Amino acid sequence: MSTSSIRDTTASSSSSTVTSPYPPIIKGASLLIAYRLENRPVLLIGGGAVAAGRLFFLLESGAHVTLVSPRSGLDPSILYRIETSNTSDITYHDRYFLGRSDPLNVSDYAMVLTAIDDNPLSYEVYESCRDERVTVNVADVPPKCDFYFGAQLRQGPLQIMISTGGMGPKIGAMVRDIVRKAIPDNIQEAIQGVGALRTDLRKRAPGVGGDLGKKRMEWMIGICDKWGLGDMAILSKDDIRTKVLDQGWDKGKVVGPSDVGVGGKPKSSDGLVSLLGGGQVVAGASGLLGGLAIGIVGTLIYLRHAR
Ligand SMILES: C[C@@]1(CC(=O)O)c2cc3[nH]c(cc4nc(cc5[nH]c(cc(n2)[C@H]1CCC(=O)O)[C@@](C)(CC(=O)O)[C@@H]5CCC(=O)O)C(CC(=O)O)=C4CCC(=O)O)c(CCC(=O)O)c3CC(=O)O
Ligand SMILES: NC(=O)C1=CN([C@@H]2O[C@H](COP(=O)(O)OP(=O)(O)OC[C@H]3O[C@@H](n4cnc5c(N)ncnc54)[C@H](O)[C@@H]3O)[C@@H](O)[C@H]2O)C=CC1
Repeated sequence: MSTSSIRDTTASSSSSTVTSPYPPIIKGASLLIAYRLENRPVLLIGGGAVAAGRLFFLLESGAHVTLVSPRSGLDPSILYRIETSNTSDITYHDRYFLGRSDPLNVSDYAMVLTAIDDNPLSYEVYESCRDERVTVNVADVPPKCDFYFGAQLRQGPLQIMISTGGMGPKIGAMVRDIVRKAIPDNIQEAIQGVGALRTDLRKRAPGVGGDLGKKRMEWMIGICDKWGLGDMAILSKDDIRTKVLDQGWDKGKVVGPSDVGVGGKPKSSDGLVSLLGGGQVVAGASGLLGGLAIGIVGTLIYLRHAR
């Protein structure tokens, strides 16, 4: 991965006077990762607007959510989810959470989230999670968060999260709206096309790692560059993928759309890339501003502290 693909060069050059082939380490960032929560138990405390956002994203990630909040204060979308979701997806307790004396124990959960209007209780939950080494987000106390949520955007398999490191969450949402407009319409199909090609390729050239793994990766990189986001959706078609593998992989060549008789759209490295300043869209960070980070790919967690 090149230096410029990791971090915006304007941001890094201003904070380092030493010339180095490697990016300088600028601390204060969070670790942007795509956290997998499928079938894992998560405790969500609170039932207002903030909890409603949390619940939506947790359900999309496939977590089993235990929600504790009195029915009287529930956001309408939460009521709707409780009534319509599978009982294994949401276990609902119509009551206040009692902190350390609560019958539910934070140590039984992979993650705990509080979104309550009770600051002292939020601290208590945080402390008990710390004691039990359970990852926690406390919506009203950023310094007590192991991770932050961010402004999110999801189009099928594409997932984007934007954070300002806690400084200006509304700005994150505004940047998200700019990014949304810059994403090509057929991005979902493009990802699905490439995903299908990767699967077919692995059937044709199975195995993990080694020289074959390197060869597969180099070939896939060449294919992505050659097809561009504008044409990749065509790879969803079975017959096209077969041609690409027969005429390309099997013969040690990187073939483009015209080689297999399709395409025609101008190759687009797309608006998103130009928006970000040139070829820097990766599952990582792009320091447009001091605290701004954009993570592309997976499920929304932004880890604050290593233990
Ligand atoms: C640290 C963090 C912890 C966390 O929640 O994980 C946090 C903390 C706090 N937010 C507060 C307020 C607001 N938050 C929003 C909106 C969002 N807040 C989100 C994330 C985060 N908020 C994390 C940092 C993210 C980052 O680094 O960028 C978003 C991105 C994602 C989400 O929450 O799902 C979501 C937009 C999603 C979308 O629109 O899609 C708005 C605007 C609005 O509601 O329209 C306001 C009012 C305007 C304002 O205050 O700026 C307050 C109360 C401050 C006070 O009392 O004055 C605190 C506590 C504090 O700062 O002390
Ligand atoms: N991180 C973020 O994005 C934002 C965070 N906040 C902060 O997050 C907190 C929650 O915000 P909102 O959802 O807007 O608040 P809200 O007041 O709409 O909802 C609070 C919810 O918590 C429930 N609750 C209170 N005590 C409880 C307890 N002991 N156990 C279980 N449930 C309990 C209430 O019944 C209600 O459903 C606030 O402290 C606010 O300052 C606010 C806006 C954005």
